[in-house]
Amino acid sequence: MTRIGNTPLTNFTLTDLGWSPHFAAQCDDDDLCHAARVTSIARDRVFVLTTDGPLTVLAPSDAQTSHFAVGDWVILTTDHVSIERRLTPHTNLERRAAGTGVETQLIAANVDTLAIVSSCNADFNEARLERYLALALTSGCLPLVVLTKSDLCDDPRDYVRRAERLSPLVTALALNATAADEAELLAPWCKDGQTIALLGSSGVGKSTLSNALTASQIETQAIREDDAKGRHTTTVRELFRTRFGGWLIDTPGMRALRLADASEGIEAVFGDIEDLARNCRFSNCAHETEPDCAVLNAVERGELTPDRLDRWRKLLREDAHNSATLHEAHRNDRNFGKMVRSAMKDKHGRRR
Ligand SMILES: Nc1nc2c(ncn2[C@@H]2O[C@H](COP(=O)(O)OP(=O)(O)OP(=O)(O)O)[C@@H](O)[C@H]2O)c(=O)[nH]1
Ligand SMILES: [Zn+2]
Repeated sequence: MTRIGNTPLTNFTLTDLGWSPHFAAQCDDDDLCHAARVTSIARDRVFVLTTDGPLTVLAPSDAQTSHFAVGDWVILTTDHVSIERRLTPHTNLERRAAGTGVETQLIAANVDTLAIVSSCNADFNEARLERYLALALTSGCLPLVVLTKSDLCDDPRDYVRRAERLSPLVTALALNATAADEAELLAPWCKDGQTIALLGSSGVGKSTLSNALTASQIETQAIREDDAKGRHTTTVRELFRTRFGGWLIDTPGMRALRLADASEGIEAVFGDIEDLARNCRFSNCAHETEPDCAVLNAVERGELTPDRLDRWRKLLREDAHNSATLHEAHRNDRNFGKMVRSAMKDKHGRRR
């Protein structure tokens, strides 16, 4: 029997697969038996899961497989040979592709929670976390910071505090990913048709977490290759069934994340500075040398660190540069305010 994780691929309902009224609203009743969720993408084929099990299908003749993302919902042709159309995702994780072009690269679609994975060691980097947080918030995903290797560190709570200080929207957890019971702290975010994606640098423990949550050792080895140093490394994105009834997307380690069109996310992550800026004397204050600048005053009073101000400026500059060439790019249909409210609610609801 084909399996994803430790779950036999039979008897999934559309709801098990993550279907929701958002997708139903884009379909006729006739479409329902042709709906499928994308689990993996190859150069010339797309792997999907239907209520009847897994299938390998082709992209439509006028599209490439790169137009689809892992986690996407699609409608198949009636013969189930190829994809007829992509349903508009409810969240869309994308980044600016490497190089100087304006293209964006799809990372994953229909992700409810973006687990930003870092470690309680030198990998922990505020600027990088803020960048990933801006991506999560711009994409409409709930951000969760997962700090692995807590067992190798004297004071993991200090890392949690530093992560949560970055934004009131952040929930952070420190854990030892190699201990199954600790990895299971992520269970609330990957049950009942929910989808979580793991994003972070190479070696932070994404695959370790993924294995613990899906028990999919065999599947994982199949998509791994040895790198030059003989380590195993994840090379493709794939959607796995978790042991808790939801879905998990493991992604290859990211070296650099270039944001695109992320001003909403940056604004949300740096809400403290945006709030201060509203009290500057000049509405177009650049917070450089202006008199009565509320931002510079906060730095002077020690309420805002100069480092955080610099990081905010740098991200804004980068986003302005990237977005100038992207202004015609398609903006996904997201309800930003609703996501921010649900992030706060989720955070307060789960805090123990
Ligand atoms: N002690 C300890 N070791 C960990 C922890 N998390 C991961 N490791 C170890 O760190 C190494 C890298 O973990 P992986 O899960 O392969 O990292 P990854 O993020 O999937 O890396 P890529 O696939 O390259 O993106 C492995 O040897 C893990 O056993 C942890 O919380 N504690
Ligand atoms: Zn100012």
